[in-house]
Amino acid sequence: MRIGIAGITGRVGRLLVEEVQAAGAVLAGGTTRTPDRAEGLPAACPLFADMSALAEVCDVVIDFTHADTVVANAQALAAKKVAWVLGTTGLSAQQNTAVLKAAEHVAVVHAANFSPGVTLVQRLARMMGQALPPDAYDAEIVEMHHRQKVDAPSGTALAIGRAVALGRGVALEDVRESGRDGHTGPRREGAIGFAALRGGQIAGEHDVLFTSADEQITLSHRAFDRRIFATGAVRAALWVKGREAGLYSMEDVLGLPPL
Ligand SMILES: NC(=O)C1=CN([C@@H]2O[C@H](COP(=O)(O)OP(=O)(O)OC[C@H]3O[C@@H](n4cnc5c(N)ncnc54)[C@H](OP(=O)(O)O)[C@@H]3O)[C@@H](O)[C@H]2O)C=CC1
Ligand SMILES: O=C(O)C1=N[C@H](C(=O)O)C[C@H](O)C1
Repeated sequence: MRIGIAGITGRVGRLLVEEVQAAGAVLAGGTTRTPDRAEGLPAACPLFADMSALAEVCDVVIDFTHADTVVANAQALAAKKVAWVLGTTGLSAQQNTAVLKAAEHVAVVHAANFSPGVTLVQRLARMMGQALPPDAYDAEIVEMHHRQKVDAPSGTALAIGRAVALGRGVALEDVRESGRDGHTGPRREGAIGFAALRGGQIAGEHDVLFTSADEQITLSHRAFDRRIFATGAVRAALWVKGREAGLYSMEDVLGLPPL
């Protein structure tokens, strides 16, 4: 099984190199715009400037890069019929549409967070959204990440928010309150709030709080090391090889029954 890594010089990309090799798969190559940053990568690993060239030598590409690459990567992988494990966050509506279009041609596993723990938190958040009435329980999501992170709120926070919204039978876009500052007025009933903190080298922390007049229930997830994302993504790559075209989630990879 030949796995390629888009964003191979990145924080997650470099861990993916180790995890692909630990899984006994072939490290087929990686993409980089800056080959001079490739120090420390295996000398035998081919480096390519773009996804089309990488796709030629792969069965599956694992992609942890930047939202700006998503449209071109989607088109390249669909054209070459190569499966895609996509971890990049901060996607616009147009970039999400490109992912869906690619999934008409190839198998795509798309997750804002490849850790098994967050996959379960999303499920629990959905169940809590369903069980706790929005006029009584205020849902707020707090996340903290390292100082280099470029998108906010995190993809995971938004995925958890979407799960709560799904449980409540509403669209997140209709109830989202992000980045409160200044004279915001009171909290809207049924709002799902987001707060994003940045600092140090925190790999990823997410809390979902449901607060009523009488009690508070909190779901917490802490990633102690970002390797958890790399091991999850490699697990997804091994799982997705040979699958039919379609959009898959980490729930599918873990084999969780539908809710
Ligand atoms: N789903 C999940 O479980 C997780 C998702 N993520 C997400 O994965 C993505 C990458 O995270 P991380 O590894 O920390 O980021 P890094 O910035 O460390 O790595 C991203 C790599 O992508 C490459 N790249 C290609 N195109 C661009 C571009 N237009 N702008 C910036 N970089 C580009 C860069 O390599 P070069 O310069 O060599 O081309 C860079 O090294 C983020 O969106 C992050 O939120 C992160 C952790 C877990
Ligand atoms: O950029 C990161 O580091 C992370 N990004 C993902 C996100 O935006 O949710 C997942 C994880 O929290 C780490």
